[in-house]
Amino acid sequence: MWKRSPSPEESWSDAEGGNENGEWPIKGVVGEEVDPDGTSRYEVRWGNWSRKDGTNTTWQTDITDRSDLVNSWKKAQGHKRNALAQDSLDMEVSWPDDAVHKRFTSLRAQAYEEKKRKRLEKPSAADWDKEIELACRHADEPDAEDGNAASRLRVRRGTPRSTPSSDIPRSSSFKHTRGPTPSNPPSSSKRGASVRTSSPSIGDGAFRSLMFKLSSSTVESPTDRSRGVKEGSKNSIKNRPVKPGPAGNSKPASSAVKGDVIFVRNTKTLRGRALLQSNWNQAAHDAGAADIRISNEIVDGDIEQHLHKFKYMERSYRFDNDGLQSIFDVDSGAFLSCRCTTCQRASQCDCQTESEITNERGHKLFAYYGGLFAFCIPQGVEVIECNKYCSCSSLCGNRVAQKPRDVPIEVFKTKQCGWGARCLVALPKGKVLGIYTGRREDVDNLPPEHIGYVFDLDGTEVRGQHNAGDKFSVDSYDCGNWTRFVNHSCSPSMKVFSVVFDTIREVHMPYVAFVAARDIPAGEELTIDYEPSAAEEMAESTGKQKRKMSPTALLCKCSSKRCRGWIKQ
Ligand SMILES: C[S@@+](CC[C@H](N)C(=O)[O-])C[C@H]1O[C@@H](n2cnc3c(N)ncnc32)[C@H](O)[C@@H]1O
Repeated sequence: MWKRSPSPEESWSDAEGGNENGEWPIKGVVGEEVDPDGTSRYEVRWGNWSRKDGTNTTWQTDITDRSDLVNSWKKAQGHKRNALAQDSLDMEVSWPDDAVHKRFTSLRAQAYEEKKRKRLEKPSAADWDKEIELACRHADEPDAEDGNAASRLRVRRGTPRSTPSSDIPRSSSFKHTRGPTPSNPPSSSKRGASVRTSSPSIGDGAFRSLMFKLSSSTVESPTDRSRGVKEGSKNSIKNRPVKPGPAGNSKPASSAVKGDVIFVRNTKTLRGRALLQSNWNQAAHDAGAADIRISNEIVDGDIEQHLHKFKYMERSYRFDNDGLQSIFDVDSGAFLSCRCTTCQRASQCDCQTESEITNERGHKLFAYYGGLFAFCIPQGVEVIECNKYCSCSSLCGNRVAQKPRDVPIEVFKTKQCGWGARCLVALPKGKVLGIYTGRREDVDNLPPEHIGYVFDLDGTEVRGQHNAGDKFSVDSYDCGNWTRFVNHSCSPSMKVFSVVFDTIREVHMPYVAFVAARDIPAGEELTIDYEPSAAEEMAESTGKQKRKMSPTALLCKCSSKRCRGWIKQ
């Protein structure tokens, strides 16, 4: 039985969406239909139109949320164009807000519970500890570029074959092949690959030639891998039937067959910093990202013991709590997805229907222009990028932070602040450089040494103080990427913003993205302000009020002219 929605509370003009001016030129009516099993279905009827053949038609759609409503409205508009006459224009319109949203939320909650239950039944994979053990084996030894010859073999097949994988000798790094990590869906790694070819500006040509001069000779680049180039050799071995042998032995193994492309890396045994760099590079390349380098020009010991245990994760998170992981994995139905071919204008992209950020003329604002962050979104407001359910391609202007890093980064030893990070090429203002990764968790009860490495989710670093709303944070003390080495400066070169692309906003687990706040010359240290609110307070203060120093404050060594003297710790 279809019931017209009782007591209209909200009119279309208040609802989000509609045309560019926020208007709803075709009016509709929302009603409720109760199925025989007692469940409610919501439906919108957009009015009746007379067809050319004299018959009448009604455009009506089931709705579960506002995105359905917007899509339905668009279809109704097309319907109107194809009809001769239209009546029922004066129908009262309402949105049974609470009811629809309650139903939507409860369905989603049910799905989460189900997923959580399933995950908790499975044992969690803790096998990367074995890798730590391997990496630590040489941790105390000095860097050694020579030693026993060891070979790494990588076999890539054109078509899947049934050869048992145990036939092929593998080092521990084979666990991290180019497949997606659990939190990176397969589509995202695919997207990454196509993005690479499509954004030559900074990422590919110029930078790659530079990188090969800078990189350790043991690093295999994704470009070379895809070309089938053997490291250290000028000859391509693509499609040449080379048979692999066990590590450290040039004798061919029996499992390789004609047509296999085999990459033989006759590298020397790596130790210390070189080993760490090689492992990090492997992880970065596997995520489709550019090189990562580690350098220490300050002779002050080399790599600290705990860094050898650091797991480099360019774009993925670690979830120790399976419940949290299941919250992050949102069901497809909960995503707002667009039907654009390229999302050039926020006002036309369905993903932006929830955006409340408008300019003085009331037009919705877009976070990015020309692939760069436009700094028009207020601090703390999340950017919603297109997601895997959107119809637009990887070239879409609303896919920026989700693309793999295409500039080389060096983690280097600073004079004053331990390790820091810098980019080896010049960066334009607005260049998005990466996302803060690590362990997603509830920050309570963290060991004290972790505190300096925790970001809360509104993009403000947590330094020993947690608000009730900061439930989930990212801790990068023992896993994460280069952003974990970014030091504080009172005149920072980067800013952070929150961005969502592989989950929904309601989950409250956005990524924290790092963006160049101004043009940055190659080699300048990349820094952020750990406490941007203090900078704002300082700018607003008359100079008479003294900033109250936190008891756990850390002496700031940023050497900026505008240094505030200390950082909250
Ligand atoms: C996110 S970590 C940055 C990486 C760190 N330098 C390292 O070697 O691991 C934050 C820590 O770096 C140090 N640090 C960062 N910026 C600093 C600054 N401007 N002055 C003093 N210490 C700083 C502090 O010890 C802080 O807790």
